[in-house]
Amino acid sequence: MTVWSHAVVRWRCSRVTNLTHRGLCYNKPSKTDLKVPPSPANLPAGSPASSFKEKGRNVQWVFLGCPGVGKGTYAARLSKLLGVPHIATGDLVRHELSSHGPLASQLVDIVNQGKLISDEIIIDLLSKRLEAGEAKGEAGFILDGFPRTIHQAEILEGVTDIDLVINLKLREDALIAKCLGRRICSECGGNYNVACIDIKADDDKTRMYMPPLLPPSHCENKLITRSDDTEDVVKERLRIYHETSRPVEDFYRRRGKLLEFDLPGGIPESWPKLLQALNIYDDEDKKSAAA
Ligand SMILES: Nc1ncnc2c1ncn2[C@@H]1O[C@H](COP(=O)(O)OP(=O)(O)O)[C@@H](O)[C@H]1O
Repeated sequence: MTVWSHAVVRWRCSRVTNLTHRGLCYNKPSKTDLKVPPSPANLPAGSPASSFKEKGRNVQWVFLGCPGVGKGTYAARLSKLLGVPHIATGDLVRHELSSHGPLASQLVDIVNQGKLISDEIIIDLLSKRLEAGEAKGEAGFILDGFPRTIHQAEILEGVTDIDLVINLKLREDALIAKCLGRRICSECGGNYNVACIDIKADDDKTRMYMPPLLPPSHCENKLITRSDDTEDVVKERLRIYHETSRPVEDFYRRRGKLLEFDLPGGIPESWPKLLQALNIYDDEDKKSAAA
């Protein structure tokens, strides 16, 4: 069993014996447990991303943020740039639902109501995904949508080190508009957004402009909407986020690992600014800008 499944087993035992998992001792993976991949050359010393070089392993980052803020969009881009897997627990849940896995009937109503899946089930799904990745030689990760409760954050802290937690932030009216405009290609799984968000500046907020992220022509007539992207469910997910996941931000703030990032606009404006905040440069952007 890998360190993840050890953690899940121990956590299950603690649930049975009513021990808080704080009282549990976890086998923290020694650094030799983590594969030492070639580090990306474009990470200047001193950047949060370069911290892993000293630790001799790939980055282990977390993306936090409200529903629809764009965790998946930016985590996927950074995953490609840094050569680490992007692991989104929401995608693991949707895969369980679409593949009619053993848990699907138990999960479908929870997801459609915008509620959180139990810590135990989500840790199980994540543990299986990480074990599968380890078997394929994956090293490092960018977690998207996990942890989402203090329990989850403590379990994660008990089994491995998290180098950096990026907390994406966006004003709530823009979040709701983004969720309602979100579309997914039913064939390739591509994420798009048909909303054109243009919120004029008011006394304490600058103008927020996010153009639509439209699909290529071959996806146009295959777009679907997530069942949990209706206005009522989005508002419930936001309520749950503030109630249950906001404390996770404080959990990492207290540990000096939280990087808060307010999205200034759409991807073209936000991506370079996020890289700047991470002190990373993207060769591809330089080449495309120079072209
Ligand atoms: N870490 C988690 N803990 C509990 N439930 C989760 C977790 N991650 C995802 N889920 C479930 O999957 C659904 C979709 O997650 P996600 O795609 O991350 O949505 P969001 O856009 O709200 O962040 C959530 O509403 C929740 O039901």
